[in-house]
Amino acid sequence: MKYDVCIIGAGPAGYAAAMRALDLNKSVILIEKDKIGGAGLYNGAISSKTFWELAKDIQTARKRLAQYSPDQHFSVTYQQVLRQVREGIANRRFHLEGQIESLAKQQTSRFRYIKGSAKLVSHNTVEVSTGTEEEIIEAENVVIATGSKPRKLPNIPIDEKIIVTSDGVENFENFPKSLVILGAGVIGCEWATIFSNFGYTSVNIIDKAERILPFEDDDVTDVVEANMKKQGITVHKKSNLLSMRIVDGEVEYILEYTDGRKEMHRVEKVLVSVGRIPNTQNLGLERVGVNILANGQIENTDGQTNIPNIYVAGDISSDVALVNVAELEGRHVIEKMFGLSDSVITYNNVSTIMFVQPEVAGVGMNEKKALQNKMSYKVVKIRYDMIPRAIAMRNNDGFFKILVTNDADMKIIGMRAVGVHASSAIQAVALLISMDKGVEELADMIHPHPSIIEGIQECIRMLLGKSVLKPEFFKGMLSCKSCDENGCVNDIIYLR
Ligand SMILES: Cc1cc2nc3c(=O)[nH]c(=O)nc-3n(C[C@H](O)[C@H](O)[C@H](O)COP(=O)(O)OP(=O)(O)OC[C@H]3O[C@@H](n4cnc5c(N)ncnc54)[C@H](O)[C@@H]3O)c2cc1C
Ligand SMILES: NC(=O)c1ccc[n+]([C@@H]2O[C@H](COP(=O)([O-])OP(=O)(O)OC[C@H]3O[C@@H](n4cnc5c(N)ncnc54)[C@H](O)[C@@H]3O)[C@@H](O)[C@H]2O)c1
Repeated sequence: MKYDVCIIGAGPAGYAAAMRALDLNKSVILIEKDKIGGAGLYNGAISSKTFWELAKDIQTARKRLAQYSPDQHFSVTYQQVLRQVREGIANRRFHLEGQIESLAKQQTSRFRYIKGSAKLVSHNTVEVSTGTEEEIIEAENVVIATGSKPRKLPNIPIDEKIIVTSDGVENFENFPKSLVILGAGVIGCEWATIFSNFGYTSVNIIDKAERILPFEDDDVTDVVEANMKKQGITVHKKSNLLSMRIVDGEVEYILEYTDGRKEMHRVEKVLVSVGRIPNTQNLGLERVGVNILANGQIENTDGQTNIPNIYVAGDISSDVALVNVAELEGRHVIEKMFGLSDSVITYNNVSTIMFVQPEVAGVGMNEKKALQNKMSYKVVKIRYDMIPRAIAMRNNDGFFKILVTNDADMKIIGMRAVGVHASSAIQAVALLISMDKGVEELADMIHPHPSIIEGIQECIRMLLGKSVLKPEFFKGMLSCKSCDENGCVNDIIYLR
């Protein structure tokens, strides 16, 4: 049988693509070499977020206990944490695998799942190896959704036991007493937060860049870094790792500082988180003539490769590596393939959350990006101290920042939320960006009180010159500014 579409990889991108193709009554074969769910579930999004939630619970419980019963203490082991992480994953795994099993039973002629490793042999044929057998699959179209893997550095002996990547964190037997994290991007900062919140590990984080989370705005990273320091995490920026080796079951490394000073350190474990690279190896891409770019990514236009019936989706296809984007791309390439969509995916309203402390949520552009693009914009900001709900929660560490076009329309171009409930707060703004709307819609809505989202409303009202509290009287807490194409900033003053 010749399938309408063969999908290689059953992570978020491949799984979503398969389901969308079935919605359209197409015949589908889905091939996965390891586990259904990919990094969306294992050693990735859901597993790390379960760790993050558990660590946050432990930290909060300890704080409350210290407040009300300072003589009581409790402890937790890494194995207990791992058990809970695996229980959480098992639930989601049950949904994803259960659905595949049911579909395979119900629609034997239209859907097939194979556990095996796939590679292209021609534009329309894929070879699947299950380890014991090889099978040739024929398909009109192919979607490559093989995801990404941790980038490794040549001088670092990663063994996934003592020196690990995010794939090996679950191999630790106990909480390490000391952990060095190489790379202060999203993965590094999230794991630094997790291990320090559990409270058993002394965490150091090293990056060659000048700032942690180097792609984010400085006011955002200032809050995150200040919290890291409060938590006892040591941050080494602009640091050069000269060498790293395993000695007697521990790790010795030499750091060179900006002033030329060199220091040798010894730690129990190391996590290397210096980015991810696309899984393009052993896919037969060169043989069938799919173009690969110098950065290792597959050349594609809106998901379609230079071979018209071969598509890509998810981490393999672009440098935006997120579950929501992978699913979006998976569905999009199917709709495009079968003529349901002639629009191109836009990434300007993709929402993200960084699970650090406090959580950081974003949608659209930040100021760094707007300045890089030489845009003129207005930017309005409110600190959590000014939001009644944050005051009630006694958790006023953070802010909202909204960027709009510097014209009468004031179209929203981006937002950053740093603090409790940040992730839920950005949704309204994400919707306005996707609808290409200005800010007025949000100004006159009636929000429940007290709620964090009232802070966003107050920002919008500041832009319209009708806020309850005026920025000119709360310097450092509220601000409303305009910024021209050259980065020149001026306060906007309404009340004179
Ligand atoms: C530690 C960590 C935390 C993360 N946290 C978040 C988060 O909080 N939020 C978020 O949005 N994103 C997060 N991400 C990113 C997210 O996990 C990825 O963007 C997403 O999983 C990409 O989906 P994908 O389907 O493209 O690839 P993957 O999830 O990598 O899936 C690809 C699948 O293809 C299979 N495969 C590979 N080669 C073959 C082959 N030859 N034959 C058959 N099968 C093959 C693989 O086994 C895998 O199952 C995180 C990632 C990591 C590593
Ligand atoms: N919450 C989320 O949405 C979430 C969570 C985790 C991962 N992710 C996705 O996974 C992707 C990969 O994450 P990541 O943290 O590995 O990559 P990243 O690109 O975010 O960060 C890599 C960091 O490593 C540093 N670095 C690179 N080479 C180095 C070297 N030789 N020495 C020291 N530092 C070095 C960089 O300066 C950078 O700060 C992210 O881009 C993101 O899309 C998302």
